[in-house]
Amino acid sequence: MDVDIGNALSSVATPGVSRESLDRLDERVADAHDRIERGIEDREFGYAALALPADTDAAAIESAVEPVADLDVDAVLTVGIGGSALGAATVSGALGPGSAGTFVLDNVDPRRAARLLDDLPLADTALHVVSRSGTTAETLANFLVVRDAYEDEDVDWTERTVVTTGPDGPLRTLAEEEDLPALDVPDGVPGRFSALSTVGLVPAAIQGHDVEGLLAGGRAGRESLAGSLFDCPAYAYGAVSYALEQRGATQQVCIPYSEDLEYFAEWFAQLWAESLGKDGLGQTPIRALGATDQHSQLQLYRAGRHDKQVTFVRTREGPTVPIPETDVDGLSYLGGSSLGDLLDAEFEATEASLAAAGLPNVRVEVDRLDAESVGELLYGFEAACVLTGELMGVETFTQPAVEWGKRAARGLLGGGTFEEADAVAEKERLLVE
Ligand SMILES: O=P(O)(O)OC[C@H]1O[C@H](O)[C@H](O)[C@@H](O)[C@@H]1O
Repeated sequence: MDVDIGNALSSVATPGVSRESLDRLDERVADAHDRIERGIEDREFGYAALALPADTDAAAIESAVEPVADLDVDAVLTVGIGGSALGAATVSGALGPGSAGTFVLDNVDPRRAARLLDDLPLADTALHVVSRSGTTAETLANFLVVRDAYEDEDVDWTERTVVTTGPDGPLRTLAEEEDLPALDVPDGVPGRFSALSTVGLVPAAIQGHDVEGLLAGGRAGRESLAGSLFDCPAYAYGAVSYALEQRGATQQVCIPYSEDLEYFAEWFAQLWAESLGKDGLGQTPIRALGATDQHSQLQLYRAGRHDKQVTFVRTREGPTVPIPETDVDGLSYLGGSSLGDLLDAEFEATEASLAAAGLPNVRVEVDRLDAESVGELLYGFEAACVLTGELMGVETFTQPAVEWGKRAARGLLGGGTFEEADAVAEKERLLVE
């Protein structure tokens, strides 16, 4: 993974970072790097995520899912939410369907759930249910609904299901009762940092993707961590994002130029928001997609407030679809070129247009979307996030604000007494009808 921070320099952009500021910041990066290395070494809570490429056992995942993979299913449905769904969706989305299509049920929108269950060939669908806590209402409710749908079609769901969860909780109990293959979520790793573990890799294993390659990419990311932002792409990204946030870039637009990375932008949004949105600080992540969103959002990014950093994520190589020759007036320039060439040109033009308008932007590139590059990309952004959290001085690995809402919802549903639920009744109203 390479990171080009040239368009974030103050010689180009406002807000921007001067070379002198970066040199000063680099001393703090060195200290943060030492802290991160200690955390990784001791497998401290959160930091343990950056040890996953070495700690995750690809063979154990592959052998646990073997009975399900042997069924030669057409689809893999992941039931989970947040960090328990987005890593798997990102990995499988980036690598393509492999031997089976990827589906995710993370919301509890009844219309979507009903439509999905109507459309899926359940007899040929594997199910991966993931919840670290084993208690998340959305996940457990969706699981019960999906299980029921299998039973309605007389399909033995127990043969097709793999569970990934913590050491105890209702999901673990259920897996034991039904004798399902059950994998452990890794210790000390928050969900949003767990893509390179059982949590993110089970669907990929069922689909026949190169799980070991994904971890090898992660290990390459681990090896690239160094005590200077000028020697480490992940830290360059994290440090520049920190510096830009300090200077007013309070929004972070993640715009991959690849449909296969659409889930990556969602995964990034959770990583950035839950990890860094603390103490009145943090960049608000915005998900976009190139080239599509050039034709909807770019106006604002280029000509709106200078409160944004734009992050381009792209591959240097990709498949190419030739554009047929035509002699239609005004279109002939497209003929003989390819959709890939067009996408590249759109990307370069957009990057240049933002720089010309002085809007800070950063380019993150990998060679291609294969297992190694995807593993490296995920690892690189996680390391960047941890570094940014260190520089900001926030508690990167907790999410108390999310837990507040979860308790309020459980209280409302009669799942216990939680004082947070009272806030719902106390809502201020100023109704206009
Ligand atoms: O894995 P689970 O315990 O079901 O949690 C799923 C998700 O729940 C919450 O919303 C947390 O904020 C997320 O970080 C977590 O990934």
